[in-house]
Amino acid sequence: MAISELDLPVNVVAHSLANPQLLAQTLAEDVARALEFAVQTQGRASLVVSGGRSPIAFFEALSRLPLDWSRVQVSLADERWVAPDEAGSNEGLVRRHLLQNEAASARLIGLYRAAETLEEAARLAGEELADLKRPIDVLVLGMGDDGHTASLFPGSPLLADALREDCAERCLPMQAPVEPAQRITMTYPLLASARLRCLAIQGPAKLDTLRQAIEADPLQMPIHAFLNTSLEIYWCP
Ligand SMILES: O=C1O[C@H](COP(=O)(O)O)[C@@H](O)[C@H](O)[C@H]1O
Repeated sequence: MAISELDLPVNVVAHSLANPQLLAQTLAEDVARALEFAVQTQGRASLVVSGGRSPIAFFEALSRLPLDWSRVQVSLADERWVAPDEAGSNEGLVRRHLLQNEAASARLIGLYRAAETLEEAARLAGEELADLKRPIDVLVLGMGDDGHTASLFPGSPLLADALREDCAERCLPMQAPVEPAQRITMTYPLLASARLRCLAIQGPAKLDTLRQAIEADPLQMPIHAFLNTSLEIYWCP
């Protein structure tokens, strides 16, 4: 199956790339162009990225593109509640692969906070995000094989709150079905407020997940919520 065979909503634009390298480079160039526009017109820019296994090639391609990175804030759509130097940290991934080369001077606003409880850590992360330039200029989402995006996981106790259009919190605590299970996610209204919303996915399994998500309930497949917004999907086999 190819992405062109999916019956995507009209507000969704699909970019089909031949391989992972082309996906990473094309997405990086499109993201850098949008950040450059924000820096030129507003003096600064904000970029929110996802973690997981998929975005490394994209981070490395983006880190090599020329831009006034000192005017760019980088934050995370979600975080695993582990310290940045521990395995599985999305902040650690961004530090190692994106905040390098040309992008070394970008400012990272991470979501990890040491606290007594996950709930308190999420509250503190939300406070820190008061500094994030909003609306977010560019959001790059990933998607799990179960249809989760950011750390909006099906079955997580606060998922319905996090997906509410009028959710007042910037971040909420979430529970993932896999380790590290304790997560902090940006909530739907903050994520969806981004001027440019991108979703990067690779391979037939994720394409099939996307196909199922088109008709799904967002509580079962949270990525569905973003298919109702204007969204640029970057896919390769
Ligand atoms: O747990 C997470 O999963 C999704 C998808 O990750 P991937 O490993 O399949 O690329 C990711 O977008 C999210 O940021 C991450 O915390």
